[in-house]
Amino acid sequence: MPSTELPPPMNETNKQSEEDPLVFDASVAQFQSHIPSKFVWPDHEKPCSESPELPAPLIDLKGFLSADAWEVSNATRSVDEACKKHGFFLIVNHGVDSQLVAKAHELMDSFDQVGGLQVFVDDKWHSVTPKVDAFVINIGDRFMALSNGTYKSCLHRAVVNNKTVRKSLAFFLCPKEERVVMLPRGLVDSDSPRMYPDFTWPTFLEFTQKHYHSNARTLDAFSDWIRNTTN
Ligand SMILES: O=C(O)CCC(=O)C(=O)O
Ligand SMILES: [Fe+2]
Repeated sequence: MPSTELPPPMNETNKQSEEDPLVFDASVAQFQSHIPSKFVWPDHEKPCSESPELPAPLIDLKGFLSADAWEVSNATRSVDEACKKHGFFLIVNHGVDSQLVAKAHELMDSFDQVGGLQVFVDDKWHSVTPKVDAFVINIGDRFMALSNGTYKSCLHRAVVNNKTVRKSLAFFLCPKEERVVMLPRGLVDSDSPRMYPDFTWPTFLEFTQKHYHSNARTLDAFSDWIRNTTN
């Protein structure tokens, strides 16, 4: 379960009704001249210039990829620690072909290292500053469910302004749609009861796109929703 307090509710949008489903439809939204209020952060949640830096470790995967036992255990421990705290870390020497990365940069019109990524940890927003050649990795809600809540999936957002263009490349690693996320049996015992039901990606997507405005307790709310809809 996320250890954080909830960020303040976003307007009244956390309580979506069937009559007013929270749907973001890009084909409609792109023609609107104003951003619908339900997508605007309330004033008290608006980004401030002074967000502390998130202590996300920079992990060098060179040794890990060389399969050196000591390096592997070092990198594994760093990833494990970061995932237990907030689920964010940066990796360098990740093995992705540097020419491929250069090509991706080239294909974005003007690609600079963009800041603006913020993560809600310990009741406040933190910044994650990009580093040259590093990928920022974060685990998501499915991984949090898969680890029975041991690894944290933290609420995050990209902060933009009306002066500078912000572009970023994001990649999502997902199992096949029909695959059910099932908790490994070894992770549940009398001290650590099961926290989330098994589920598939389309079900989670339906919840986050149509029924709920993501916040720090999305996974808990989703679990309640599944239990209520299946009972
Ligand atoms: O643009 C970024 O920095 C992060 C994007 C992201 O977290 C996402 O697309 O889920
Ligand atoms: Fe994300």
